[in-house]
Amino acid sequence: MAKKKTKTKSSATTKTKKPKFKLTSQQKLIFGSLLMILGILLSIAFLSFFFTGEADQSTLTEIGTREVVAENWLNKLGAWVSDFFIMKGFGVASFIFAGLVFLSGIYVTLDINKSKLRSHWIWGTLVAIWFSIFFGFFAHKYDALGGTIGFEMNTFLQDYIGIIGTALLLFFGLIIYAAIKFKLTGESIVAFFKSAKKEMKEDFKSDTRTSDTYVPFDNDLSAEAEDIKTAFDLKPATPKPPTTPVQTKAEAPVTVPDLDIYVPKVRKEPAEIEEVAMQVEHVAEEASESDNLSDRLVADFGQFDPTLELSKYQFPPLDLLKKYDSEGITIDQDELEEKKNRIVETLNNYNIGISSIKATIGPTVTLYEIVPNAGVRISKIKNLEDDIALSLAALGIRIIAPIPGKGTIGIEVPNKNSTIVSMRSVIASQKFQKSDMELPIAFGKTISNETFVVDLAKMPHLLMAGATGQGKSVGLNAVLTSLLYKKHPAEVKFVLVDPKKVELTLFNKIERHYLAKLPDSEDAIITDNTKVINTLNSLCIEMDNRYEMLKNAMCRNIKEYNDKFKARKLNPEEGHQFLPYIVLVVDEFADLIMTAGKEVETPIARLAQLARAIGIHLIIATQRPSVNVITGIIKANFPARLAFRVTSKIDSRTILDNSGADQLIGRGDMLFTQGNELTRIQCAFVDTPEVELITEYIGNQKAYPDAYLLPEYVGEENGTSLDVDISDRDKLFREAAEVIVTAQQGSASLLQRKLKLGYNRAGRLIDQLEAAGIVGQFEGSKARQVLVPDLVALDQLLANEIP
Ligand SMILES: Nc1ncnc2c1ncn2[C@@H]1O[C@H](COP(=O)(O)OP(=O)(O)OP(=O)(O)O)[C@@H](O)[C@H]1O
Repeated sequence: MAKKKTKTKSSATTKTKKPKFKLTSQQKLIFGSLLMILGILLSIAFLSFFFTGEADQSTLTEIGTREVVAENWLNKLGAWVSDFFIMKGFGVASFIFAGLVFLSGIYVTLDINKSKLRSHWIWGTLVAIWFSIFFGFFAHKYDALGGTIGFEMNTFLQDYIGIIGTALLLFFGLIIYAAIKFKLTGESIVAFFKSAKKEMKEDFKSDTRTSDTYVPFDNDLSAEAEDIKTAFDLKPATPKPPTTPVQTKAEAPVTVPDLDIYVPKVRKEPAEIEEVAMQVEHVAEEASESDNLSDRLVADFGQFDPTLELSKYQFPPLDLLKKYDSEGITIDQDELEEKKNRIVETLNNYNIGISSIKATIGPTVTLYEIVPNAGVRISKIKNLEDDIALSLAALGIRIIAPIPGKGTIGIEVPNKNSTIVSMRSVIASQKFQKSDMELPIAFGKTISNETFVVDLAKMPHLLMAGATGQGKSVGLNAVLTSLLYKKHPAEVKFVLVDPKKVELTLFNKIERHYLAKLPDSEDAIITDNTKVINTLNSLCIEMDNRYEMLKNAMCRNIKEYNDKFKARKLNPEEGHQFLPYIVLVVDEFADLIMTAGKEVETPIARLAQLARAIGIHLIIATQRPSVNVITGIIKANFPARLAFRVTSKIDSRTILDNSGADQLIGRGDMLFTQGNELTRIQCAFVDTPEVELITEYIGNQKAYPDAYLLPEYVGEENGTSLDVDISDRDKLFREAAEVIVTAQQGSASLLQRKLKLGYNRAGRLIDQLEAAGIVGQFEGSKARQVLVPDLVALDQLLANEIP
């Protein structure tokens, strides 16, 4: 069954990609010239037919015999083909087909728009049929003119509509052709005749006029006939008219009628311009000019496909996710009625009348929407939260007063029997499957039982908080599972930080598919807090690099950049590459802040502020949403927050800027906000065995040679300032040296633990110990070698040092 599903899934994914049959430029040249030659050969054979056709009649039946020689210029094959096309086919009109084949060759060679070629073929065939029917009239004299088709069709038509009908039908065909091909209209025909008539008239006039009397006036006035006319109209006594008779006295009376002839000539002009405007047509040709390198590359190789390296990768099938018995909402009418009565009663006790009440049943809670009587203060109801909880004997009552955009007051009451929202149901939902989001996440179901899908790329970072055991880890798994079901390994990479060491280990199996890591680290999942700093700083470098790439490509965000890269507009030789999204997941952020403090806060804040455009998104989870963990700067950059149940109202305010998370009922019940209103969601449940199956399924498939490598970050641990002055040594230098020598292990984290130091100070101490020759050089992920065997030797070494 599982296999079956896999197949359907894969076929679904392949279906979306259209199979492309594309010729390379060389193949186009070869195929195109073949067609051109074929066109020429056909023309030669057809032409030859008119001279040799009769003589070749006898050879047609013996085409298979080698000895027989035909007279056609292309011998037997030419004789046969031309007989087939001309005698048995369309007659003289067969030349059109030879021309079309030749034209097709040109189109293929030069890669010109194929739709035009199609139209040439359609029109060419119609014209050939028209001509063969037309020549069919003369079949009794020259049967080769119209061919068998022309003759048969002509006689067929004549049998039904007679010779006149057939001729008119052909004429009608001619009109259709002219109307469509040459955009002929009734007006244009009339205009044509009018202008022809006009010209004839004018020619006639100019011929009758004596040229020497007319020319001087024409020269004077033709430049601006209109101006002159108005000048005459407005000022008949202007000095001009008297001057004309002075110049040419005899001709003066002729001028007035002449002007009248000119005016309509000027008016005629727009009608002529209209006719010309009909012919604007060949603009499409310009496309070949913009035929730049990227277009040609796309035409030859198609768009760049980032998934090509793992083209056989199969997305995990739905069957790997479990179905639960307690899925699906059951309506307990008695429970609903009872709770409604209690709410109405309690409110009545406080003199709050209700005009209507409505219930919406969700997976874990039911929302009762009430409309209070006029004049009731909303704050009064809000204050009754605890009283209603008491009367319903239920935990986790939440009052939303008023429900934004609805004009009602909501009271959320937990159901007696909550239903599990399975990961399977949300992943299978159309909303998720059909979403075209960049990084879709199916969190679970809302109170109205709708699947809740959001785009991580739009959030752009997510802060998660919740007391222990309330469903944080399940929530994180739901996020990662959603992405695994929707994104190809080439499109997204995870950086996982898991100080608890057990929550995210399952994802180790997909290291070479989906994880990113530092070049020198062995494990992709970071469990050591000290390494987090390097990773975060490395991500900052990656961010800066990506910004540089975006700048060079003149793109504003990763989507534009990747689209441009796919369209082959960016040259990989100039350092451009397809950029996958990077999702950084940090579990137990509080623990990280405790051990590394400012050192992690700064890169996290930088990433949170700047990384959205270049596709690095942060998901940070913490048990303790106190203000020293979720500082102002972090809060400001995480508009999307997700709260599972927390223990106090203060915690709820810290995470959501609102109370409510303390009223949740746990087990995946959560509140989500993206900066505006809160949405109550039941988180989808994905159990560890399910995650294991998914990661195993992916892990067993062909992978990249290594995890996605982040840029190298040379941290302070690598000790660059070795010439540390003895007088500048840390106060704890000697103690540190003793710790290292006793443990025979040169690591900064050991010093951190034993001497309760911050990471920076421990790193500096290690540098000083290296300078003093107590520990060896930095060796990547391995601890440094200790060069002093015991405390006695250490004493000696330090005593011999020159102050
Ligand atoms: N969405 C859910 N639906 C049903 N049950 C859930 C859901 N989420 C969590 N649970 C239940 O709550 C238990 C604890 O969840 P989870 O391990 O995610 O808590 P947590 O907040 O990560 O705790 P910790 O911080 O201690 O790791 C789960 O084992 C499961 O039984």
